[in-house]
Amino acid sequence: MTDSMLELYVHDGLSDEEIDRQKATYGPLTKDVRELIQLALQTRADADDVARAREHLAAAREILGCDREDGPYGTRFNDSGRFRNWGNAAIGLRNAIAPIGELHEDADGRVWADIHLGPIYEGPAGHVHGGVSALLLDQILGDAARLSGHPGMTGTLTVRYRKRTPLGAVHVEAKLDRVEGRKAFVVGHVADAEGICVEAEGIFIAPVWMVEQRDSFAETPRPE
Ligand SMILES: CCCCCCCC(=O)SCCNC(=O)CCNC(=O)[C@H](O)C(C)(C)COP(=O)(O)OP(=O)(O)OC[C@H]1O[C@@H](n2cnc3c(N)ncnc32)[C@H](O)[C@@H]1OP(=O)(O)O
Repeated sequence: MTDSMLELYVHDGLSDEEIDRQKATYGPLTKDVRELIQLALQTRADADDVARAREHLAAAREILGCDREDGPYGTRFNDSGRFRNWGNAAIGLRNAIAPIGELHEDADGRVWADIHLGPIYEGPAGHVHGGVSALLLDQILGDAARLSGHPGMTGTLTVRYRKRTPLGAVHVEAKLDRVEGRKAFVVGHVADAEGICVEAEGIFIAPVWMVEQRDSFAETPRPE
């Protein structure tokens, strides 16, 4: 593992109660900020009202910024094996731009999520940005590899956009296809109510350091 990844893979010794307390404190903040992001796009407030709202936002920034961490969140875990990737751009609990909420895993290894992609994820007019679909697929395919006991870094992600993906409700799912040495091949797709919009194959490669720790990674529960 590169030093920078090792430094951000931290046993922070938090109790389960403290983790729950942090979830209860920061989860709603993330939700508020997510709504603000959409409001910044959609508000019709006039200049005076925008100026007034910005004063409140400045006050909030001052309160939130007076005691803060620097840099990325990384991966944190505790003695009971609860892992937190709360900064993750696709699924992080404290990341207001992360579109994935709850992740599900079926007994047959299929990993899936139902997601609402609002207007802040727009690419072509009224439709999901292709990079956002790739983000969702990278995460879900990676989770399918990890939850099947073959965690790895994305080596290659091949994405085929079969039809446009409308903004709104989408379903994303993935499943391990096969394993060859340190490489896990995973397939998946993004679908709307009419069917598959984007399909993908990912090759997730376990670096040597990850293979050496495979047992502990394989037991990793889904990120909170
Ligand atoms: C726990 C973490 C979960 C994260 C999930 C979220 C998804 C992400 O965003 S991950 C971030 C994006 N990905 C990255 O930044 C990865 C950057 N790349 C790397 O770290 C390395 O190139 C890595 C780990 C992919 C491969 O490195 P390394 O282990 O040295 O590979 P190497 O020994 O050269 O090759 C091993 C095998 O993989 C193959 N291979 C190497 N690179 C690739 C690749 N990019 N694509 C496909 N196959 C590859 C080789 O041909 C070789 O195959 P074989 O065993 O059949 O000969």
